[in-house]
Amino acid sequence: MENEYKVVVKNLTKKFGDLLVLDDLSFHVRKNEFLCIVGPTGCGKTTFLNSLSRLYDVTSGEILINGEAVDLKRHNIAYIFQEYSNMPWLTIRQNVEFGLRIKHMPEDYIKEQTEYFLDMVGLTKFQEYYPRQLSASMLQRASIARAFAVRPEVLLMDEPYGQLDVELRFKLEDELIRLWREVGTTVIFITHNIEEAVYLSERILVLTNKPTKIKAEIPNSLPRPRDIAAPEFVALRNQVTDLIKWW
Ligand SMILES: Nc1ncnc2c1ncn2[C@@H]1O[C@H](COP(=O)(O)OP(=O)(O)OP(=O)(O)O)[C@@H](O)[C@H]1O
Repeated sequence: MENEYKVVVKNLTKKFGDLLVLDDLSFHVRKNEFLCIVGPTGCGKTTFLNSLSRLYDVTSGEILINGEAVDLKRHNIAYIFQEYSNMPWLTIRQNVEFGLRIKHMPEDYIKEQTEYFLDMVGLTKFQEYYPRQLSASMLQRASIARAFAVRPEVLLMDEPYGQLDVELRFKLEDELIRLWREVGTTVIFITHNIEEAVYLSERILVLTNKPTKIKAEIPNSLPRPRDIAAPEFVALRNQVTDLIKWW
């Protein structure tokens, strides 16, 4: 039954002029699932997220949420980009409050949610700072607090940790998993980093080069917390790497 799925992608095709980027993709994402999408540079990962969030019109096919065409007024979708998506003229607290204010939530609720998520990402002490005063990892934490504060039903993440060094990345990934489990949201996470996909996901979708199709769907039931040195982890990482080999 389609309604058991949070997101259903049916025969999705996207062209830019004559350039065929997404070629008849069909897949689904279960409610509260953490799906990672990996694929070669330029295969259309960002184009897919932009289609899902309605930034782009699709050429043909459909993207459904709860069995209905995506509608940003009805569906609660949050998006975290690679570039820090904080507004520089607002303080960190005001950035976290932003989505709740747009949704006209009551003041008490805004305050309570903002305090909760600032605390969850360890930014309570920095809430009156402006984005330019914080480090890259703190800014990405603020973006995550802002996204989760609206308790999104679908969270789209486009290489959010691509610019961070390994140690910070692991910390933020652990934080993300904690929030994902706590809030209960469906996450679609795009990355070039296969280790990151194996560390985070419950399933990995591997895409081909353009025109892009799905090369493989790999379930990932490794126990959490995951150990990147465990033989099962390394075996899965190697399996995905062999499927891609885009270098
Ligand atoms: N607005 C646009 N107009 C024309 N072509 C576009 C547009 N957006 C993307 N493309 C093209 O579509 C293809 C897919 O781009 P996209 O950015 O979605 O790939 P990606 O998989 O996210 O890339 P990367 O791995 O580098 O982040 C590329 O060839 C790109 O040049």
